[in-house]
Order: sequence, then C-alpha cells, then structure tokens
Amino acid sequence: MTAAVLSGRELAAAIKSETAAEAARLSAAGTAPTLAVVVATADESSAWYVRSIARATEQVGIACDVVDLGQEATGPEIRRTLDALSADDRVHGIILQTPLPPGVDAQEMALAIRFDKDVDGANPLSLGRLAAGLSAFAPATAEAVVRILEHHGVDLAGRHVAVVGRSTVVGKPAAHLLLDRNATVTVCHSRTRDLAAVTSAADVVVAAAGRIGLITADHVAPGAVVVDVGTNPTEDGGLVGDVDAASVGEKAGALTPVPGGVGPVTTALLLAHTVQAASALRRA
Ligand SMILES: NC(=O)C1=CN([C@@H]2O[C@H](COP(=O)(O)OP(=O)(O)OC[C@H]3O[C@@H](n4cnc5c(N)ncnc54)[C@H](OP(=O)(O)O)[C@@H]3O)[C@@H](O)[C@H]2O)C=CC1
Ligand SMILES: Nc1nc(=O)c2c([nH]1)NC[C@@H]1CN(c3ccc(C(=O)N[C@@H](CCC(=O)O)C(=O)O)cc3)C=[N+]21
Repeated sequence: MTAAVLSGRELAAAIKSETAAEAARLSAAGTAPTLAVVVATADESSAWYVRSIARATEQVGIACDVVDLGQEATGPEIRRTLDALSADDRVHGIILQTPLPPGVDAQEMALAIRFDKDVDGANPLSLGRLAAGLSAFAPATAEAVVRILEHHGVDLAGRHVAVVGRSTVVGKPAAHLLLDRNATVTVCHSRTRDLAAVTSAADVVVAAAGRIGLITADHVAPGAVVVDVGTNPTEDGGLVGDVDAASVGEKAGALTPVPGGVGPVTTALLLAHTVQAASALRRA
C-alpha cells in the first residue's frame, strides 16, 4: 500500500465532541435532543449503521428511539409512523433507514418526514433545496464525503470528481455538494459505458455503488484520491467497501479505509444534525 490512508476517525471524534457539548447545553436548558431511527429492513449494512448510531448517541448524550417496524412493514404503516414522529414535540430528528420493503418507495415515504426534523436529508424538499443552494440538512453520508476530503486538505475547486452511484442517499446529493465546492462532477451508474475510462479520467473518485471490489486499479489514475463509501457486509460478519484496496492502494495517491473512513463521519454528522435540529426547533 503506497496510498495515504485518509482516516475518518479523528474528524468523527471532533464532530462528536462539539455535538456532545451542544447536547449538554440543550439538555441543561430543558431540551433533551432526541433522534428517532425508523427501520423496516433486515439489511446488514443498515443494521451496522443502526448499531453505530445507538452507540454514538449514547456517547454524546442524545436520546435515541429505534422504531423497528419489521421487514414486512407496509407503506401506510411507515407513513403513519413518520407522521406521528413528525408531530411528536419530544423528537427532533428522524432517519428512515434504507432499503425499504419491496414496492415501498423511499421518496414517497420521506415526504412524511417534517422538513426541520429531516436530519438525513431524505425528504425530496431537502434534496431540492440543496440543489437550489438553499439551506437544508444534506444526507449525512454525502456530507461526510466532502468533509473527509476537506479535513485532509484535498482541494476540490476545478478538480474532476467522478461519483459512482446516483442514489438519493449518496450519489446525487454528493454531486450537488461537490458542485458547490466548484468541482467538475461526473455521476456514473449501472448504465454508464466503460466505467473505468470515466473514473480513470478523474482526480477524485467517490465509490458509492454497494458492489464489493467494483473499483480496481484499472479504474483510477495514478495518484488519484479515492473515497470508498461502500459498506458491504462480508460472510464472516465484517464490512468491506466498493474499492479493491489491495490493488487501488498501490496506484492511488490517497484512499479512505473501510471501516474507519466515511462511516464514522456519517454517524457523527447525523448526530450533529440532530442537535442543530433540536436547537432550531427550540427557538421556533
Ligand atoms: N458509509 C456510509 O455512511 C454509507 C454507506 N452506504 C453504502 O454505500 C453503498 C451505496 O449505497 P446506496 O447509494 O444506498 O445504494 P443504492 O443501491 O441505492 O445505489 C447504488 C448506485 O450504484 C450504482 N451501481 C450499482 N452497480 C454499479 C456498477 N456495476 N457500475 C456503476 N454503478 C453501479 C447504481 O446504479 P443504478 O442507479 O443504475 O441502479 C446506483 O445508482 C452501499 O454499500 C451502502 O451500504 C450507504 C449510505 C451510507
Ligand atoms: N437512510 C439511510 N441513510 C444512510 O446513511 C444509510 C442507510 N439508510 N442504510 C444503510 C447505510 C449503511 N450506512 C452506514 C453508515 C455508517 C457505518 C459505520 O459507521 N461503519 C463503521 C463500522 C462500524 C463501527 O465500527 O461502528 C466504519 O465504517 O468504520 C456503516 C454503515 C448508512 N446507511
């Protein structure tokens, strides 16, 4: 491995310590910041995330309510749950875990998440405002991609960034945030022809496809910066990214690890958004 390892752990710790201080202030003033996590999936990567959220909220002094509706949950059930949490004054942040049961549309469901509690930027209103340059919570993962690059001093202005993946949780919002930093952005997906040619032309590659080993040395230019967003469960209970770290590490200039890269920063930002929401709702 010759590439520099761009860890997310120090950044996550810094965000969490600021968040803990703000959570303590709010709690002392009578508002205990509370995050509701709505789950309707048995997806392993989601389970990893929910465990990570539960642990981290406890560390920083945020209350966490996990509402597990089971993987058979219907659209109307999920919507009713989100409506109730949106109306509940005790709750300041709401995240709906993806994926959802077959036939349930995540965007339709997220419309039921009250905008000022939408701490993972899932409501289409949040994504639209983000695209329009208006204030909104960005999906924590998309924001984590930009924050980890900035933390490690990777200049984005004028650089070519290839984003692999166009989901509303990661790829699309990441593209908007990168554009805001004056990057030149190419968004790739499963219908992209000759992915390797596109990503090899980029200064920075953001891999968010959910495919183990999709990005190999053939996909990156020598010295490129690679951000691995993938969190794919392995048979032995571990977690691996979308990037073949062994081969890419020999060619790229820098690479975020999995675990220990984008993941911890994502969790930390979700908590930061939750105290921001609690603070704004308190003033409202
Ligand atoms: N670290 C973190 O904090 C987070 C990690 N994740 C992880 O990131 C990954 C992506 O998540 P998410 O965006 O929700 O996943 P989705 O399945 O919603 O989206 C995957 C995207 O990747 C594209 N894609 C799939 N296969 C290929 C391929 N062979 N070549 C090019 N593009 C491809 C898809 O294209 P198309 O649109 O054409 O189908 C789609 O746009 C997962 O591993 C997930 O667990 C997710 C959120 C947070
Ligand atoms: N609406 C929605 N938003 C998401 O952001 C979302 C989602 N649904 N569904 C599932 C995926 C997966 N995901 C992870 C985030 C952090 C870690 C994480 O913190 N991982 C640690 C390892 C686990 C640990 O050590 O705690 C790490 O990478 O170091 C993992 C997975 C978010 N997702």
